[in-house]
Amino acid sequence: MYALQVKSLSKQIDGKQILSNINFAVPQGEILALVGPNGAGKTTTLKCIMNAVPRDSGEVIVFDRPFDASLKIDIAFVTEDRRVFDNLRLEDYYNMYKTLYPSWNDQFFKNFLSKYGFNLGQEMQKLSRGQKTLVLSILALATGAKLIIMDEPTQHLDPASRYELIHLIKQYVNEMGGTILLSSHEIFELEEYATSFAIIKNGRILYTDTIDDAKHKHRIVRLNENIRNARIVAVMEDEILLRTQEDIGEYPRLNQIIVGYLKSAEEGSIVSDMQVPNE
Ligand SMILES: Nc1ncnc2c1ncn2[C@@H]1O[C@H](COP(=O)(O)OP(=O)(O)OP(=O)(O)O)[C@@H](O)[C@H]1O
Repeated sequence: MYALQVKSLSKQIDGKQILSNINFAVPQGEILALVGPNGAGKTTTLKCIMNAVPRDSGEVIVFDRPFDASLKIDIAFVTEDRRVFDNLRLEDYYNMYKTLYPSWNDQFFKNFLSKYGFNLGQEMQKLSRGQKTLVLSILALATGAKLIIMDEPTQHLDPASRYELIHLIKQYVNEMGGTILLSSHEIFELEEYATSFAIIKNGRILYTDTIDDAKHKHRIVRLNENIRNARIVAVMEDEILLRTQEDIGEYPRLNQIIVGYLKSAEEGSIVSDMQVPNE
């Protein structure tokens, strides 16, 4: 079962096509990472899912139901701007979230406060950008919502906080059966915790899959290696990313797949069908 399905989502802003026919799905109990360069359309996609920005066309299906406001108690959203209300304290946020979300996990939240030395009297707007990111992410995880959407949750975090948040994200999925859609630029660390990914560039999805399946469908070979029955995705320095299940080369790492697809899009051929003849 899918927690979230995004179907044929398109969006124009000021006459410019920002998203074009976006399709991807997040299976329940998994973590899907939306990756892509600055301005690719990650934040706009997440906002369109939550209806924070109205979509021009397409569908958003959450737990088999078309998205509507009544589903908001099942979804927690950490926005990219980390905007907080002026003059509200952490306690006000705590009370607000606790009231809004029926599955609120009080123990989890209180543990976090004591571990990181936060107190409920702190004014949210006076927290640093990293602290806001951490607090808003923890508030989202404490909601117990079935689906959490996080825009760059590890951005601005120090290494220890980043490690801790990734641990808590994994715990939320593995132990509580939650589902997460997040956006990230951290393509080297995603393999640690994401299970699926979607690569977006210029408002288009270039490739989406589970990480395991994507690795099985691709190989990295050296420039001088023979290539058979394979489509070249991209040539990267002295390596080639191939789409093939032939027993050649090595399985790629996730970051190689991501860089390969972004590079191929840059060069104007999403996936080349060219076959390199055997030498
Ligand atoms: N309110 C807006 N008005 C005009 N253009 C916008 C608006 N919001 C987004 N855009 C444009 O839409 C495109 C996608 O932006 P978006 O913020 O979704 O990208 P992103 O992938 O999240 O980027 P980043 O990684 O830098 O956060 C950009 O070209 C951006 O300038």
